[in-house]
Amino acid sequence: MSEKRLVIGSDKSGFTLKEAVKKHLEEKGYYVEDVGTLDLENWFPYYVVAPRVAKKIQSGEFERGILICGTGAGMSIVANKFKGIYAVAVEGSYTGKMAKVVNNANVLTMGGWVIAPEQACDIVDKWLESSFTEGFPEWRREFLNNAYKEVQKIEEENFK
Ligand SMILES: O=C(CO)[C@H](O)[C@H](O)COP(=O)(O)O
Repeated sequence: MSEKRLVIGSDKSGFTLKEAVKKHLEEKGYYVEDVGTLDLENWFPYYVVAPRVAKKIQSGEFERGILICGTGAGMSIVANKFKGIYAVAVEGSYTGKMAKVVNNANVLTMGGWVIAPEQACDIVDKWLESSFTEGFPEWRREFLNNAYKEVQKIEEENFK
């Protein structure tokens, strides 16, 4: 990854896991901007937090973001409503890596009800350490680059 900075957010069900992931990343030297929930007394639902992260990526302020709710699903659904956001809900390290290598995901979502902190930190590490198309032969790299462009065309048609 080119920059050691990212934006993170959670609702109340993702709060504890978000805190663990944030601490892990800060210990690794990342600048992590937290757009909430910042404390459990003043929580925000997933449909409020996901747009905050999506907009910070759309604006170019951050290249990547992490969103954590109870299951990872609601955050993914809402983030993917924003043009240029490719959010994948992930529960394992292999899928975390492949979300970047295959799909060029710029947002990773996870579930605080689903994943233990140690596993979540490993998922995040694998995703951050990976790059789009890495490790594949040329024919598949070409396929994936083309697939990404095709997805962008679908966005152009459907995001008015
Ligand atoms: O998993 C979720 C959305 O996909 C939410 O975390 C779940 O609906 C619970 O919401 P809250 O934390 O606000 O009680």
